[in-house]
Amino acid sequence: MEDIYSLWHYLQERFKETLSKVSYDTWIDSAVPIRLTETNIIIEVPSSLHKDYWQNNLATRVVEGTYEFTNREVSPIFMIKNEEVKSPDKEGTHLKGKKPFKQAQLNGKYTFDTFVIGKGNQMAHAAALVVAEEPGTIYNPLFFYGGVGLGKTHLMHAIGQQMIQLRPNAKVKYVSSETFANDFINSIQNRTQEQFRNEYRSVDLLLVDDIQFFADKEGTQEEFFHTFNALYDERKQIVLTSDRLPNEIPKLQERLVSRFAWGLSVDITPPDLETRIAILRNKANSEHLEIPDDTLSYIAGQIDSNIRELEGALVRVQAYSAIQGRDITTSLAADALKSILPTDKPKAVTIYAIQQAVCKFYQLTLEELKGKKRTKNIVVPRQIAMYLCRELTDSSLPKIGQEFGGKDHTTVLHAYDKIKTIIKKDSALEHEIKTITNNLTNK
Ligand SMILES: Nc1ncnc2c1ncn2[C@@H]1O[C@H](COP(=O)(O)OP(=O)(O)OP(=O)(O)O)[C@@H](O)[C@H]1O
Repeated sequence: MEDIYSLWHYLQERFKETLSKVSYDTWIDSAVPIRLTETNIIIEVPSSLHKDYWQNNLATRVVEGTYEFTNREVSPIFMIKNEEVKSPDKEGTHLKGKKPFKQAQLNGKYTFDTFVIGKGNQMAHAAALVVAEEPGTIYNPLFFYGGVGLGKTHLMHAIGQQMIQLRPNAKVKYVSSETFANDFINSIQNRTQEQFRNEYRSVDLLLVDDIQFFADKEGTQEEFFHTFNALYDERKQIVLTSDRLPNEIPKLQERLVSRFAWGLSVDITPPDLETRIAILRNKANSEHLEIPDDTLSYIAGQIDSNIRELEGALVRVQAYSAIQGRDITTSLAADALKSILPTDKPKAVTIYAIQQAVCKFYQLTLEELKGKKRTKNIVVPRQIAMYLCRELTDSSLPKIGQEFGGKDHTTVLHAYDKIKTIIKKDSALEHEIKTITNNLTNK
């Protein structure tokens, strides 16, 4: 069979003749040939956007070019690049005769080198570095909390990779809280609990992402409590992330909340404009994109709360420029982002949306929220929901009352006044309400 690299070289030359430089750099340079079989050529591309483009615009030329080169008809398969790289540690894969649990999956792109430091994440970055260099001693556990897409996962992976670099034999495990829960449940079903425990309790660094999803999972919390203790007693490092502080996670056992507070909790807040520009510049450089400074500032000025979306905007601008065959300028960026940027009109928030958001945050059902039960864990969220309805919608007090299971308007007014008074003194509650409001208005 022909050598795929010679074929790829042939295809590249063919594309060079027909595509503009920016198109070539965007689509062809980022693709990697993986395998040539009797019937297929497998090509790896970096994102779903690239895959669509290849399928719609370039696939036929791959078929033609391959035919010219090999005299065979093959159909192309485009695979999205799996960004995850395995940690060098392989110990767990040799457990005798037993199916191993998933090993540390660290994203090679999420390192300290690629992390831009700014006001909102300075402290988190510093703590992460300390933990990578001095695991298990100073800040244990290290707990990152903050909004969506602000770099918590990135820092976790960076810690893992830095630790492996400093101590190549270190055993690092990164999991989402859902993976932990699933591994645990599977271990019960398959009667492999001992293996599960060995796997989780023998690591030097355990990274668990998004532990707010432990809420409501009693059994998993129980198991995690023991995992935590075993690691902590052995002075192994534990790093956790969540979208909020441990004591704000509903139904998280008190003993876990108190253990999480043993170490250091650091929040990550949205980046300021300078940091956002620096993140974009870094990203543009690593993708070898030429983008004028004023265009980077323009993009960074449009998206201010979520770095994942900021990166998405850059990919969009890049693709738009390639499709249009135009250089990246501010006006091109404005065209490219038109459809994803919020319009000036504020998004209408409805009573129903508020009820949903409050239920989600406090892990209640809609029936409980709208019902008559007067236990504290329901009454306060109910009053918060009523407060938010008054603050964020134009609805009248009777209308709000009606939407809460037919309550009187004086009940709504009482709830509103009560919450308004409490938040002046109770900053934790104020923070919770802010988080719910952000969830409602940012998405
Ligand atoms: N300071 C930074 N420098 C460079 N890139 C960053 C930075 N912060 C975040 N990013 C990038 O933004 C994207 C989102 O970050 P990440 O996935 O770590 O967010 P997160 O806080 O874990 O979000 P979630 O709550 O959704 O899990 C990633 O691609 C990450 O590399």
